[in-house]
Amino acid sequence: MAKQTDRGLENREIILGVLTEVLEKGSFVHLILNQALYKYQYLDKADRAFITRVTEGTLEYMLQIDAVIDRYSKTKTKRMKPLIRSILRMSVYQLLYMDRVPDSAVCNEAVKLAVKHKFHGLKGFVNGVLRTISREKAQIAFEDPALRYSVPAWMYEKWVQDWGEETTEKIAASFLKTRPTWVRCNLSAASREEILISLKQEGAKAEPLAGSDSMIALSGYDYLEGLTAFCEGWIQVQDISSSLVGELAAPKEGAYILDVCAAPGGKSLHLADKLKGTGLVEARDLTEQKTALIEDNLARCGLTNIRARVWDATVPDPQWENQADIVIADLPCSGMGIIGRKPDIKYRMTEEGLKELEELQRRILSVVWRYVKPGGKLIYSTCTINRGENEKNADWIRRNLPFDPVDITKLLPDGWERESTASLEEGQIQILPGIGPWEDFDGFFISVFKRRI
Ligand SMILES: C[S@@+](CC[C@H](N)C(=O)[O-])C[C@H]1O[C@@H](n2cnc3c(N)ncnc32)[C@H](O)[C@@H]1O
Repeated sequence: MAKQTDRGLENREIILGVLTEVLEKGSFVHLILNQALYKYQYLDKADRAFITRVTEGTLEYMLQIDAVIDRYSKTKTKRMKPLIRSILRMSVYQLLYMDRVPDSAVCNEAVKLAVKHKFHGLKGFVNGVLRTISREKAQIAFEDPALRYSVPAWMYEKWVQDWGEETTEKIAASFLKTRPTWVRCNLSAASREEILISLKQEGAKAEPLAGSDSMIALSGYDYLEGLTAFCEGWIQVQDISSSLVGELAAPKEGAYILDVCAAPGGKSLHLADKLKGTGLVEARDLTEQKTALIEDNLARCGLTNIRARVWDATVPDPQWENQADIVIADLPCSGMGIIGRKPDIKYRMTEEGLKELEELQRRILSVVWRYVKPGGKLIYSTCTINRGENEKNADWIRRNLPFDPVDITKLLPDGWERESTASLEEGQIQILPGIGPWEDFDGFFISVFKRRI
């Protein structure tokens, strides 16, 4: 019994450490959480799942959680000591959203954490706020949809302007749902059937996606590095939406492909796999640190027709002019389509940031189009649902560069064409999470162009 209680505190200490890094020091949650899970490999699967859920859940619901704390605490969250604020946030998440942890245990562990970090004087405060919320929680409701789905007000308003109220509510709700991890099979390394067998033998739940030859929904595993299929490079984590770039690029064997913003390499690896050892993919990114992520994936997957290179995409490279059969411009973006996986995006992005990204994308596009050879393809994509980036910049390409849109209607799985808000004949698809066939997918935008001869 004593041992269990100790572990409860240890788990919460790890969560507190991750939240402090993310919320007070600006680190990315997926990186810090992965590092922590790697470091604490010796913990039980259940403990690790608890750490993941509470960390992610606290970030997913943080705006709502803060509103609840502010309702019941005299000291508002903005004025609290950062550590106490994090303890309260992660504890309120457990009180409101995790039935399996008794409220009294949540309150006790929070008090112990505060004491452990030498905040003896705030023991009563932490206990009082949490016990009040535990008592009052059945009464708590949110009229304001932005708060109900824990989205910053300006962002929610922007989505309403872009997509209308009903669709926005579906998008916002879908970001709070648990989704499987989608992985793409490297078919040059193993068949999907072999990979499914390996995953299931190691206890993971693996469901092939109907209508695709390479995608699998993966869940119920402890950590990726513990799976043979991952270590051997047979699978690559990639959302279905993102894998659609490779499908729409449809490279012919022997093609020369330049991916100008490639890290960590999801699309480049997919394209190299499709080339079946022929041709070449050059996968570029801005810094050594970023290309190192691509190199890691290359080493694991063992593909030989791909190389990584540091290059700033805003700087012209005369050597590649008119050389590429396909240029992939999967550009830095506001990331508002992947909030379901990276909830901290909600707190980082600003309205000014959106404008800067729209402009950066145009700056990159105005350089990289020259690498496409006449008759070749330019694919501009983002993992966002912001019309100001996506459709506006695709229209900018059409009006300013020597490219024509490629009709992608026939290239999509059945049913997808009904849901796209962008025009498929104009070479564009906007995937909205939570809508129609895209229930479990990331939000994504892809536009396909062909260079005039
Ligand atoms: C959306 S991510 C790319 C994801 C990648 N295509 C994949 O599928 O794994 C955008 C990338 O652009 C890179 N980036 C940002 N500014 C850049 C620049 N000026 N030149 C090259 N890469 C840049 C970022 O480092 C980031 O890795």
